[in-house]
Amino acid sequence: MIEVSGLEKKYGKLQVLENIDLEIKKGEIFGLVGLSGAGKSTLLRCINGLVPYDGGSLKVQGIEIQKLGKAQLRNFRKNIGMIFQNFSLLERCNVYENVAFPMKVWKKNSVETDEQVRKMVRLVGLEDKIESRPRQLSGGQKQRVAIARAMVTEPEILLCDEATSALDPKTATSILNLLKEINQKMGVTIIIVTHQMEVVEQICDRMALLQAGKIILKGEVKQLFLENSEPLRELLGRKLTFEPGVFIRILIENKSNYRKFFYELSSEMKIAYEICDGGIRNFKDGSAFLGTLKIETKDSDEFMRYLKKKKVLFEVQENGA
Ligand SMILES: Nc1ncnc2c1ncn2[C@@H]1O[C@H](COP(=O)(O)OP(=O)(O)OP(=O)(O)O)[C@@H](O)[C@H]1O
Repeated sequence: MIEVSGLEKKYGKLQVLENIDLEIKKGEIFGLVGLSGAGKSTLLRCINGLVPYDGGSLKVQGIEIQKLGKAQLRNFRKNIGMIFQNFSLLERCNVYENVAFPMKVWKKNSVETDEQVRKMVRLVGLEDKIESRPRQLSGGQKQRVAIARAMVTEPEILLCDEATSALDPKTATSILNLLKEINQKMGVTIIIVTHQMEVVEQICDRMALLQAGKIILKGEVKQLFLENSEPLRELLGRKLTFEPGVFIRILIENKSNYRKFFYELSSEMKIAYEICDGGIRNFKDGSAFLGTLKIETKDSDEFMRYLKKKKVLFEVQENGA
């Protein structure tokens, strides 16, 4: 659906994006993660044609964005919805009018507009607020209005720029669940820009980690959490501990299985192990136990054979938890 190769972007002398290669598949939720200034928003703006790029290729549904003329670009944007951290609602308009706004811009007739607006307001659970103005709404409700507005023309792509960063954790989770629901019900491809790994963990299928304009890590979210490589650890603020022993990171899908695993491990294996970190994590497709076990070096081969037998996903950490 979106193919990026060798993408370059400069602001004056500042190289903001460097040799970006990325493929985002239809219907997936993709996370673009990185610290402030990494180039995430710039990449998002290149994708919807708001910012021109200096080199490489960026194709959306096979169309090279840079080659589009003004009118074509306008038409192309019809197919892309966007939501922001600050909601960007029209303060003088009520919920209905805010959601109806894109339908007016695209000159849809009033019957279709009314039908679509009510459908979207229902989907985001704000029927009882349809006449309210933004100042009468909570942050979470405002973001729901913004989502309804972005989706009212039923675009195939939804771009979310730090959409949950201004919300408390509980409200943020409810917005992420709504995005997940919309992704499943409407099949929309979602790209989420965030500096929060917990957002990616809860909702994304795959992710790319940007640092100073370069992609330094990309792949399937669960696999990357399992590998726990240095760039990810750095972003999560985790430090290595240098101790003797082998550190093995394991991922056991489905909450109920992990108790069984530890029960059997204790009864079937006569080896000492230490759980350095671990807990239940909620990934997009369900919960899983993710943690790091420390094993004595002499037992590690036997332990890995055991993990393979039990079909537990694992990765050996270089040294540390
Ligand atoms: N219009 C612009 N003109 C000049 N420099 C810009 C412009 N927009 C962004 N930049 C610079 O490009 C770099 C990347 O910015 P960008 O907003 O893409 O990063 P980001 O990862 O989205 O960061 P944040 O999370 O803080 O928004 C920054 O150094 C920023 O100052």
